[in-house]
Amino acid sequence: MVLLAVMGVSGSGKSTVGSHLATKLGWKFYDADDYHPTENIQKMAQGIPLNDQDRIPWLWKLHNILMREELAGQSVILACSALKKMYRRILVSGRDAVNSQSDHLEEQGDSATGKVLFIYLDGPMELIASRLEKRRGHFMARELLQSQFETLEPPSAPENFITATEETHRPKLSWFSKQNEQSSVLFHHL
Ligand SMILES: Nc1ncnc2c1ncn2[C@@H]1O[C@H](COP(=O)(O)OP(=O)(O)O)[C@@H](O)[C@H]1O
Ligand SMILES: O=C(O)[C@H](O)[C@@H](O)[C@H](O)[C@H](O)COP(=O)(O)O
Repeated sequence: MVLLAVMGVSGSGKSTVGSHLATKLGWKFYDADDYHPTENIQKMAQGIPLNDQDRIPWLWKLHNILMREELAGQSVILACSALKKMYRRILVSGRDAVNSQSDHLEEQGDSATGKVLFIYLDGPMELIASRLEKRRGHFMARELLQSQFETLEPPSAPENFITATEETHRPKLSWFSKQNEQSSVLFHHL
């Protein structure tokens, strides 16, 4: 059973890569965009970046979904921006991530952080902007890309993550947090 979160800025390819992987692996797929309250969607559509207050309840909801699937023994892929380290902590640990001292969870080591494997879709702003230019019928205002990059805290050790770097249109996996069976399977499909 694997809990996987495909993360990155708007337009980095989370929905595309996440749903592709889920189909290939036969796992359940969730798109975090579908769980934003209307107020968040309206803000983003107006070109107003979300703040922590907007995102935290949304991340709690997503954490609950991941935990429900974990209990059911179901492998899942979640496409979710998860831009800040704190947001990723919430996905992994729910309310504990907000309530406890920020360093406390890290001291707990892998038991908490290892629950969810993040695939970070990294790519240059120009490439992502050019894709958003072409994307139609999506609520996200394109001018928010700048603030998405400003908010982004790329994952770093001891977080449990893989980076897929897009220098070209072909994703390249550049770093494995854990060289194990799961990452080999993912590498094969990306
Ligand atoms: N690897 C890729 N190569 C080319 N285009 C891509 C790639 N990944 C995504 N796209 C296109 O870029 C746009 C944004 O992708 P999307 O999956 O919606 O990103 P996100 O979910 O991160 O916002 C879509 O129009 C999608 O078709
Ligand atoms: O945290 C956020 O600011 C949002 O979640 C944002 O990062 C996300 O990307 C939007 O939901 C837009 O949807 P797309 O990612 O599909 O553009």
